[in-house]
Amino acid sequence: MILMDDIVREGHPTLRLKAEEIKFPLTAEVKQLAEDMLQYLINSQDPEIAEKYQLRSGIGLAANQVNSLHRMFALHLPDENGEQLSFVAINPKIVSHSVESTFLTGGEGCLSVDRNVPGYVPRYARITVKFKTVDGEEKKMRLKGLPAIAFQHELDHLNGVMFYDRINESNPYADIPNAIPYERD
Ligand SMILES: CC(C)(C)[C@H](NC(=O)Nc1cc(F)cc(F)c1)C(=O)N(CC(=O)NO)CC1CCCC1
Ligand SMILES: [Zn+2]
Repeated sequence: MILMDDIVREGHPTLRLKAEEIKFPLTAEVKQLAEDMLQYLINSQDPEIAEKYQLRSGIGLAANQVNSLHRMFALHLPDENGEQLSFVAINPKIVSHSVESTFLTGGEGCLSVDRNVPGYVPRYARITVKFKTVDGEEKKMRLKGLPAIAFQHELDHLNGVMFYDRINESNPYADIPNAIPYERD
């Protein structure tokens, strides 16, 4: 089971490295890690388990954050229709994106960052993505809203990019051109 101690924090070198493509068929170890990453998110969103193990509730987790350079991340969050998105994306790619941008009006955080970093993080508003599932199936999805933002946040981790790398240094709340703000509830 992944616990908070397994999640590396900013300053750890692995957060700044590029994760490597995963070959299929998956080894038992990679399959287990993928499942453990998704299970962390599920556990962290269960009040009893989160309390018992002092887990920070998360909606996404990338392999770099558990000190692994396998190119995969887990997402577990509701989309705007209340549909539960819950999957591990292996070798994920953004194949196309909207011209419009979006950003979380409250800014972003990160399970690997134990401080508040204020400012808008520009993201594509809508993306078409491709990835493999743990069963080796090719998936193609169109995402918008929080799922789109989360997918981009996690994909950044696989490229050694942290959310604050994208905040305007001189003015963290500078207007983002062509952007539709995303108000979290
Ligand atoms: C770091 C933390 C604040 C815990 C963040 N959760 C989060 O943003 N939850 C959320 C946001 C909403 F807009 C509406 C809502 F219902 C719940 C998160 O899990 N991550 C995952 C992470 O650190 N992955 O590496 C950071 C988020 C920033 C943008 C999307 C993922
Ligand atoms: Zn993060």
